[in-house]
Amino acid sequence: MSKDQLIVALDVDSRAKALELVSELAGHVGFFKVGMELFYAAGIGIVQEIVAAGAKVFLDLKLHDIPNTVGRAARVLVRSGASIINVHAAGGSAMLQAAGAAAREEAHRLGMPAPLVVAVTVLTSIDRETYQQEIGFSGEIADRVRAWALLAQKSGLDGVVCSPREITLVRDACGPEFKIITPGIRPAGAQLGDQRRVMTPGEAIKAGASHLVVGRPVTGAADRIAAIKNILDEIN
Ligand SMILES: O=c1ccn([C@@H]2O[C@H](COP(=O)(O)O)[C@@H](O)[C@H]2O)c(=O)[nH]1
Repeated sequence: MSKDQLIVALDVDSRAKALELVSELAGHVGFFKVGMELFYAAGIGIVQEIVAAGAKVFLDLKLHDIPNTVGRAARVLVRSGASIINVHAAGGSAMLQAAGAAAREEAHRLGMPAPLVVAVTVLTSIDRETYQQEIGFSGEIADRVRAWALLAQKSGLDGVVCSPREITLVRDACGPEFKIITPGIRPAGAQLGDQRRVMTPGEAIKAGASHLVVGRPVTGAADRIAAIKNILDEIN
């Protein structure tokens, strides 16, 4: 497993806390995730700062709006220097295409590498009961994830975010080059919290994940470096 395959989620509410985590963990992990909490607290500048510090950023804002709005927002996010940005698969092909095209065009215009644009499928916090009875979807989560992964691929996107439970079916449906980014990673014995469809880091890599996203099992650990080493040991 390469250093870039493990992405640590910086789910904190200030620039200072985020940069403290980056400087503590940077020697052990090369990729960080900026999600809604940190982005709303610190703005796009935090992405630029982490990139300037030499790390990669997955900017996890899950864009979901009409195609024009998502395309325009994607252009702005590309300017942050993030290596991965994402949109909701539920927005449909026009929205997915708009995001991918805008990201590629803006990166080309700026002479920088285009970020991977990936589609979020069914959140890892959702179980079968919530999916069917509360949200009102029929059928199985696995079938929806497969369908959205194929839609994302057909729309020109680079991959998906899904739970580790769906890695194998997405890999089979979309092939070896398609990126599969999986949160819902829990080392053996770790608390689930709100996650429902989980696997251990070793299981997820074995199943074919491109990247693992891990938050609380690392950032909430008493010894964060040891937590990262344990994850890498389990995988290797
Ligand atoms: O389906 C999804 C999509 C995104 N996430 C994000 O990943 C991390 C997971 O953090 P943990 O602390 O390891 O649970 C978090 O930032 C989520 O917003 C997800 O969990 N599931």
